[in-house]
Amino acid sequence: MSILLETKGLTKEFRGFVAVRSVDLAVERGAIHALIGPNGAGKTTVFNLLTKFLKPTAGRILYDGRDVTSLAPASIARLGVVRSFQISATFPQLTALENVRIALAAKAGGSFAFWRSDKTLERHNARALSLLEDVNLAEFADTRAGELSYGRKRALEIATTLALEPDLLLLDEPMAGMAHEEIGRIAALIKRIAVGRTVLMVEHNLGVVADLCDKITVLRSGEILAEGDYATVSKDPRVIEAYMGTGHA
Ligand SMILES: Nc1ncnc2c1ncn2[C@@H]1O[C@H](COP(=O)(O)OP(=O)(O)OP(=O)(O)O)[C@@H](O)[C@H]1O
Repeated sequence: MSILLETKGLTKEFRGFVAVRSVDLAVERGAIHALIGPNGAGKTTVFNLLTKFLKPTAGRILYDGRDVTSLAPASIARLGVVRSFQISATFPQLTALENVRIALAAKAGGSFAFWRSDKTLERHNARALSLLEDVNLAEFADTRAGELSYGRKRALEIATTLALEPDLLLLDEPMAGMAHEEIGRIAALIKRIAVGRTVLMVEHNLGVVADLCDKITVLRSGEILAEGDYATVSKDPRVIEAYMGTGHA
């Protein structure tokens, strides 16, 4: 497998406080890779650096072999790096289908007035429905987003993210706030949509990524503590210690 995304010595300081320290991350093409760690480990900061919301204090980011360290957020998104929450502002008054159609129309380009027109939106009906099928929401196509259950809202966010055709899909705690049964469902969904793409997800809990991820990077205090598959990482005494008492291992 080749490496799609790589960071070298990635570091972020906030007024002298080092939130991310010299992180070397390598995300393989086609993999589902999790970045996990306890509160304050630096996971969100790494995501913000990758999507260019933050500028690194030091280090480099390579995407598909290209140095993207100084690219703007819009440029990295155009290269196919899409973060779920960036478009997760689904419109609660619109139906699930309408939400996905808007994402498709936005991806296709043109002005806001143009892609809001009925004619443009109808062109996207078939694709929107197929994306809803991908996330098991076809039967809720005509339900308003605001009326969907929490888990289904997250699935809709994923559908609208997929409309942007990401090569690298960044998922920010996709299982957060979910009940146990929903976690299994969303994990199965992530597995299915990961076919033909690369997924990097931030997760708080190690347990929920056990059957899902090919590789896990554990962060603590801004540094990589351990890395490997679930079997390796979950047995690592440093990881057990980092999670001890938090109830999240
Ligand atoms: N803009 C900022 N200014 C100052 N400190 C910050 C800023 N953003 C994050 N930090 C600090 O950096 C550290 C890492 O935060 P970050 O949000 O990346 O951790 P996290 O692993 O995502 O945690 P959580 O699971 O709680 O979301 C924390 O100590 C946080 O207080």
